[in-house]
Amino acid sequence: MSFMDIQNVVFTYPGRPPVVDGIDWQIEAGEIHCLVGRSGCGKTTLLKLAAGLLRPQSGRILLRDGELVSPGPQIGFMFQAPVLLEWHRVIDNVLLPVSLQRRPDARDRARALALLDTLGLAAHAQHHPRALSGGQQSRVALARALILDPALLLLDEPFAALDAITRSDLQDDLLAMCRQRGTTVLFVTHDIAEAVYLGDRIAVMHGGRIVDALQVGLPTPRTQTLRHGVPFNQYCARVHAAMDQARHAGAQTTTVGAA
Ligand SMILES: Nc1ncnc2c1ncn2[C@@H]1O[C@H](COP(=O)(O)OP(=O)(O)OP(=O)(O)O)[C@@H](O)[C@H]1O
Repeated sequence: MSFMDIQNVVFTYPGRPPVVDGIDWQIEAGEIHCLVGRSGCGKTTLLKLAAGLLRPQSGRILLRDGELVSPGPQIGFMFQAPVLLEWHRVIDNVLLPVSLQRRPDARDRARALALLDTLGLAAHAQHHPRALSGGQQSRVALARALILDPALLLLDEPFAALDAITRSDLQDDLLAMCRQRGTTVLFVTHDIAEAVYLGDRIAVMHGGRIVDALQVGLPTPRTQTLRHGVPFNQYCARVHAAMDQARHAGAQTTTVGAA
């Protein structure tokens, strides 16, 4: 059984046509899947469905135990803006998911510090978020998403607001931490190169449907030099072409093809 099994899911906001229009998708444990598509095609809505924050009108989303997905400590989130609590120190922001359940103890604090250390932020643990750069704040948000060691991490364009160099550093941090922990990831992005760099598999979404899918056969662990190679650019061109084709075809295709 797959880690996550999305079965023929349809979701409609009131008074609108379906925003997610019959999606089937499976994610195996420990894989990183990227969802790419133009603005408004339904990516965030699908991510919220995968988190159990929205319920589909039809179809269902199962986790590996066969249970319907629901929000809980097994799922971590990270959004486009880091959304840190300004009045809390960095370490307390990282510990927030623990604090929502119980009072953090010494082990929790040690864990939070270890995460901050891995992300190069140990020296900032006692600072407030306003003293940190945008990239550092995003790292705090990543540490917070990982503090409960979630089996599934859902990320909605978490690095979109960062400059290119900081973004590529954070992509490497994310890959290293998720590979080490075996975290399964669903990552939403507009950025095709980001999807190719991070993804084991990419789903191209258009008009509420998955119109193409490809397996990314680049070597792991990924290194930034891959970006200059021919295979990397071929994958990017393939995703570009799928997005263009969907736009021109008006998303008539519902078939999911594998590379
Ligand atoms: N709460 C809501 N109520 C009504 N319509 C909504 C709501 N949230 C999103 N929509 C609509 O659903 C469609 C898909 O939105 P969604 O946020 O899932 O797209 P997206 O692909 O993530 O877009 P972006 O890349 O711009 O974030 C859009 O047309 C949007 O206007």
